[in-house]
Amino acid sequence: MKTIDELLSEGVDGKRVFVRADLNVPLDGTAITDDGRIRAVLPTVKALAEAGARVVVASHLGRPKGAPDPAFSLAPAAARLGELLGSEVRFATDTVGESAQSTVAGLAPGQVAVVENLRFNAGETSKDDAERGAFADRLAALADVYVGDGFGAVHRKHASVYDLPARLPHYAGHLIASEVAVLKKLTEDVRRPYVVALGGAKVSDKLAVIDQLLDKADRLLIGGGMAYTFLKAKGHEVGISLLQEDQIPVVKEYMERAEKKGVELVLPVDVLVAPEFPDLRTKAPANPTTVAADAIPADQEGLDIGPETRKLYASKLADAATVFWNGPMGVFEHPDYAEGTKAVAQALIDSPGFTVVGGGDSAAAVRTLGFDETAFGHISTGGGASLEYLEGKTLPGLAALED
Ligand SMILES: Nc1ncnc2c1ncn2[C@@H]1O[C@H](COP(=O)(O)OP(=O)(O)O)[C@@H](O)[C@H]1O
Ligand SMILES: O=C(OP(=O)(O)O)[C@H](O)COP(=O)(O)O
Repeated sequence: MKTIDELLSEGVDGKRVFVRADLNVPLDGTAITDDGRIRAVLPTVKALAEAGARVVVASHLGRPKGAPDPAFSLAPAAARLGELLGSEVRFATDTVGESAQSTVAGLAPGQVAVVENLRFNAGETSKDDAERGAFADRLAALADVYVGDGFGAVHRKHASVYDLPARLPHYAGHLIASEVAVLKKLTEDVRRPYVVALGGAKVSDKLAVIDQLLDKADRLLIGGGMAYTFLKAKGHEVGISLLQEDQIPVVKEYMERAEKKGVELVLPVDVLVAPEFPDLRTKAPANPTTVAADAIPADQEGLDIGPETRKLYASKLADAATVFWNGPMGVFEHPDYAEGTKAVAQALIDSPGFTVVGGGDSAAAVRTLGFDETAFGHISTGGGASLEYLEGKTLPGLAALED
């Protein structure tokens, strides 16, 4: 994989360099609640700008449906990037159209522009190779060189991640290079016990990785929205909790396989429930009830792990030599449901082993809940990406940078 260092030594002065970043930051309206992913791409953007490149930064944000949607505009991220760089960042109000073309054409060497959300274009995420390719052609017309630095999206076979680098000279940015260096060590030299904690809301994506993790980890702790599919598979009522009904047979098979292989698959013993999802804007008191994991009322939703589970998970992490954690244990954005995530974060800090936290929201959670980032071995900007890397999968966005 050629890296940005090689590109810089070849020289970029005056070249249009397309940086595929992951600026998928959590927002409260238009306010960024954690800018970690923007900070993470700064070394690459700064190095290119200082070397005189015309830098075109592109990213997705959220999951809009292939058409413009103001709620998912990258404008706040572009503004924040400008603040962090301490220089003007221009913003194109479309991704490959008139605004993007004129913004890029107007860039002087050393200037930076951000184009609007890649996913406002159906071609970005299309499963159809030709449709993705046509969009990649339009992106390629904006640049001379491609730098892949959106580690959080390298597991997506999307136009800007997979098809575009095939059309331009391509290099890995500083973030991708450093993420891969850390995660590679975890696949080559895992000290045991190796404990993986999984939670969050992207349940269908992340259930799939358990298949491989059963061959790699010694213990799997399940929390967050993922837990309820397991509880349901055990025959328990889960009320109106997040549920991946079609995955119940798969999850049953995971539980059987874990038992046979001697992998500890640990589920919540108690959870916090409420009749409705909390208001994350007002943070009005949610008044949750603690119930046993096999006694969730039919009209209630599980929104965090309970106090007994917090203790149980801390004990399962206490002797870990390696920990990988992706996915908050509850709806940590609301103070009434943050205790599970706090307890797991603290247990990682207290564990004697090498600890990795992965994922946009997980990384945001440890920072916004007040933990010291340096207390963890590594905080990865990618959740799904790092999990799939640890599974041993070929990631489209890394493979595309290799040849
Ligand atoms: N029990 C739950 N029900 C619904 N959402 C949940 C639950 N537990 C956690 N979440 C949500 O999961 C989200 C993060 O999930 P995900 O995107 O998978 O994590 P990451 O970005 O770290 O990979 C958070 O916004 C959090 O509110
Ligand atoms: O937030 C992300 O992934 P993560 O939640 O697994 O860390 C990335 O920006 C990828 O986003 P996607 O899962 O909508 O493709």
